[in-house]
Amino acid sequence: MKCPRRGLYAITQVDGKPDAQVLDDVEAALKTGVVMLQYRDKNPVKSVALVLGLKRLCAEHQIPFIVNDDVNLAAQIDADGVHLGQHDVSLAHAKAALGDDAIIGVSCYNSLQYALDAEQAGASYVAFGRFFPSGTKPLATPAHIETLRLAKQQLAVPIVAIGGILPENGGLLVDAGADLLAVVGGVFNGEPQASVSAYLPLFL
Ligand SMILES: Cc1ncc(COP(=O)(O)OP(=O)(O)O)c(N)n1
Ligand SMILES: Cc1ncsc1CCOP(=O)(O)O
Ligand SMILES: [Mg+2]
Repeated sequence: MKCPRRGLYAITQVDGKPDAQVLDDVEAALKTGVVMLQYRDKNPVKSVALVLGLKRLCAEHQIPFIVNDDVNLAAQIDADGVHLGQHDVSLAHAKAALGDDAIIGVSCYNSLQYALDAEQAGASYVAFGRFFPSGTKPLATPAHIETLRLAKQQLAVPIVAIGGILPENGGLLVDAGADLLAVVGGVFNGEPQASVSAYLPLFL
């Protein structure tokens, strides 16, 4: 599956929630207009039933299903791709494990050079952020909107922005060059269907 060029990239909020609630919330988000989903779960013990349920929902909505951090899990369940951060395996390793068609996203924080290197190495998308304070990841590295502007001029791959993004502040990032907005709390802290609806005008 190809990486979408534009839209809302939802990331799961799993902590302490029953699998059924995560699945219901994700289903509500997907049917409203998410273009890609990432399974992000920092608990080392993963629910395979949940992961397979999320994969099935993505297949039903014909959107890519991306696994955060864990290339082995992504390979095991035949996910569409993986998202790699600074502390995860290399892009070359992920490509070898998942194949050339896999979507591989790379965190670049506030570094244009990371993004140029990742694109050169075959990344499917690059992600910058956090742009605004994030309750999900309070210690995330801050990034500047100017980095997005420079990235837009110098990169061909889709550019993702992440971190504290709400319908009210996301427009600034889209105007600066973000193609995809990656969101956890803004979608899943409240009622996902209404929340997703509020982001959609940013991509018109
Ligand atoms: C789309 C997207 N962008 C950035 C991140 C952050 O990845 P990373 O820096 O590896 O941090 P963790 O998410 O693993 O805590 C992401 N997951 N997705
Ligand atoms: C994983 C991650 N990396 C930088 S900020 C962040 C969390 C994004 O979540 P939220 O949309 O709730 O700020
Ligand atoms: Mg990571």
